[in-house]
Amino acid sequence: MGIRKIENNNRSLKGSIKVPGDKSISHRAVMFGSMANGITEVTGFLNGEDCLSTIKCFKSLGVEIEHKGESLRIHGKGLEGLQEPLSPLDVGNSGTTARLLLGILAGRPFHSVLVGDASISKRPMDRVTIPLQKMGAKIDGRENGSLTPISVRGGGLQAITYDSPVASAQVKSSLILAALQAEGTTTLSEPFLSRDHTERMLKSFGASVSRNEGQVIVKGGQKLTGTKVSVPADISSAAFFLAAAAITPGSDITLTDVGINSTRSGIIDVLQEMGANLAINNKREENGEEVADLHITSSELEGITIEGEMIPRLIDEIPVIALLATQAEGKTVIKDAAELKVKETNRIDAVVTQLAKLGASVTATDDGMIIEGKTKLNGGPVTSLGDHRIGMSLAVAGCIADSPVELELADAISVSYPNFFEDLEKLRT
Ligand SMILES: O=C(O)C1=C[C@@H](OP(=O)(O)O)[C@@H](O)[C@H](O)C1
Ligand SMILES: C=C(OP(=O)(O)O)C(=O)O
Repeated sequence: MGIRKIENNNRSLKGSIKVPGDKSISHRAVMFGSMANGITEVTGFLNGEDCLSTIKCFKSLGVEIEHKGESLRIHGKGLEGLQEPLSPLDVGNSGTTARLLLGILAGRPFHSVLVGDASISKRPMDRVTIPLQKMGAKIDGRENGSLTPISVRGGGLQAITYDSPVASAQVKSSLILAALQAEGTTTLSEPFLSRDHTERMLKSFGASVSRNEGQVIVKGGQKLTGTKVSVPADISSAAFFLAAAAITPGSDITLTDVGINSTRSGIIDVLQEMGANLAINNKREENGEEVADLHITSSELEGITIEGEMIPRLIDEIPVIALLATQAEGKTVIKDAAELKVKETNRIDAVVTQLAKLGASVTATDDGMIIEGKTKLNGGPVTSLGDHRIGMSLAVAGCIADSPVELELADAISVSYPNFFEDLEKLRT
């Protein structure tokens, strides 16, 4: 794909689509199905590069996984069925794979090595390796076990009480997966509630994780049993089209079957607070996750402040929210989002440098950014910097820019949304 040109041509977005399956839920379905006893059937699986990395890792651990289109059949043989891998486990670009897998490997009585791409090799793993070491896992890696490649010799874990300094579902999930294999009861807490797909999905695999005033409590020694998982459409992918429709005149679209779990739905709240005409229709529950159809039309937007407990509810949507803010009247302030610095790229720098090239007024702060609107955007060369969410945000900018946006490193988008450009074309009339 390389460079991709996105032209405005006064096209609006119209019609209805279902975006691909949720990335967080797809990863977990493969992992829990591989840890479980019996067959797990997954439908609506996301065929993004990140989730394919997860499948590859579990195949290397000896799990039989049949994969046809968006369906998986996982032949779980329980935790004891996981085998020592013969070569390093490659997580590619996926932080979720790396951190959750470390939690699983910490409990397994064998040696394994985890590697990833250039972006992964810069992302902090000590947020999980430190508490996993406290539980008794033998872990080493670059910089005292904080960077990949990381080696693990697991087993013999003891429960801990751990207060995570970051609101991170990857940290919480990694420790829950280790705690299931530990002796005793583990208690976890985090500064704000992060996405809770792990807690919800474990229930359908027959494990109980309880919550008490913000603490997650996990009893060791629980076994998982294979089940059926239907993956909702990914709200983080839907966000790009919600934003595109909101800022492109004459737009009117529906995105169906979107997962709207309240720990993920910050983008809906933010769009509504900014003044977008966004309706949530046909709300229902499927597989322990809330799902709905989202209808949005082009809207007059106003700047707002986004901070605190809202941040983990929309952390991956901040790049596209920054773009939305360039089209809103007044100032948008994003605070408490220093976590953006340790994603696939430093997303504060990435957003500021790339949107500035298009004529936006965006200033970086220590823990977020300030965007002044409303600005006309121009086209020209920009780059995803190898980060899928930066790439898709810039592609959406191309829908409203005065001249074509030429997006370099556009292929990074396949990490979470391989058919993004096809779906964007389908919606643009
Ligand atoms: O648990 C998950 O599936 C994810 C958690 C978030 O990361 P953190 O846990 O680092 O906040 C998010 O940014 C990532 O895209 C997926
Ligand atoms: C941060 C992301 O993913 P991960 O941490 O799994 O690489 C993302 O998808 O935006």
